[in-house]
Amino acid sequence: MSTRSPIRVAVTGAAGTIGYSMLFRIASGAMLGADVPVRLSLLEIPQALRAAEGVAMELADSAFPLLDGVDITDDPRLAFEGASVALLVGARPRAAGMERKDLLEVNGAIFGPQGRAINDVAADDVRIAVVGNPANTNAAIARAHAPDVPASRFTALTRLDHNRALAQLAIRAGAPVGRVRNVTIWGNHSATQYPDIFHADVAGAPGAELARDEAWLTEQFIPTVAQRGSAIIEARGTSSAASAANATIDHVRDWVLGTPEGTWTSVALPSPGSYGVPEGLVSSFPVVSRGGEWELVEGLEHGELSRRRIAASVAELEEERAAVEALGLLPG
Ligand SMILES: NC(=O)c1ccc[n+]([C@@H]2O[C@H](COP(=O)([O-])OP(=O)(O)OC[C@H]3O[C@@H](n4cnc5c(N)ncnc54)[C@H](O)[C@@H]3O)[C@@H](O)[C@H]2O)c1
Ligand SMILES: O=C(O)C[C@H](O)C(=O)O
Repeated sequence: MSTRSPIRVAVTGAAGTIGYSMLFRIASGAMLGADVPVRLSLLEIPQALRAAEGVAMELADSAFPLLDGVDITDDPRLAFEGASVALLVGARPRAAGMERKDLLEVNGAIFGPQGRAINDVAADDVRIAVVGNPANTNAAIARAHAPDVPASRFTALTRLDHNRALAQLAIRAGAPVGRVRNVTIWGNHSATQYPDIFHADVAGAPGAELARDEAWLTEQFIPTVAQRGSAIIEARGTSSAASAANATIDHVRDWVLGTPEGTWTSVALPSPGSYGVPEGLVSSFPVVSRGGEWELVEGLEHGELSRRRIAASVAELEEERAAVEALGLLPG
């Protein structure tokens, strides 16, 4: 049995599909480490509290040695009290034919009050990962309501896109996915995202070499990665869940425990102004994690195609920011 104090992990939308795929792995130690006890705090809307109780019963029945306990509430201020990790999943998923930004108004309203509650009651070391769509802009909304929390603690998930890009490159190279590294997702978690292979290592070959086949790059690889969420909705009838839960666990694990040497990953975070992305816009970048902090990989050079695609996704993020301002979702 571990003698460490439990880490409090808050999960919103805990009775939803992603929540169900995620909680058992968090409780098993897959996210924070095999010797780190966790206390789970489940936030749900009142109508879903009974379902959350059912999930808590199953968590108990799993007899996880690292699980210190489970609390359930519909009050964000109770849910985030003392939380060191806050996974903001609870939001409506899109249906077929919708873009993620069609969810801005309905979901955006969730993230201001949650940001405020995190600001007021979470632990000093709180790390936030926003999964609910449109994830980048929801993270920006939450962050804007949490002036006392360092901006760098607010992130949005682009790890799922990153993992999708690794998988597609492995298929292309006929190599195991473990031999592909250093792709980057730039911009928004949306159809405009730019999965960049120019600096990747694909089973020992430079990604730039694969990119010479521009027809494959622009007509197959990029759209396959960027449209994968829609392809899954079309095939499953509902949006990705287990792979999203898995990516969230990868995101937090790397943030807390560090990225493997020589490898970077992709995270959407408030831009410090790097790579021409306006300061504060929550945009995806290449990052490594050291000592529990994300550090941007600086100095990557971009050709014309990359510059154009990053600019297009950043322009979409600016439009989303203008839309949430117009909806009154940012503090005055
Ligand atoms: N960023 C990504 O890579 C990624 C990947 C997959 C899905 N998503 C998004 O994640 C979100 C959740 O997806 P899902 O499949 O779990 O949906 P779901 O409908 O199965 O579950 C959502 C849950 O959130 C709860 N909820 C709604 N409003 C809430 C609030 N204010 N506070 C707490 N809980 C609330 C609902 O009651 C429900 O149980 C969606 O917005 C989806 O689009 C993002
Ligand atoms: O595509 C969606 O709406 C769900 C999620 O963002 C995904 O990328 O699978």
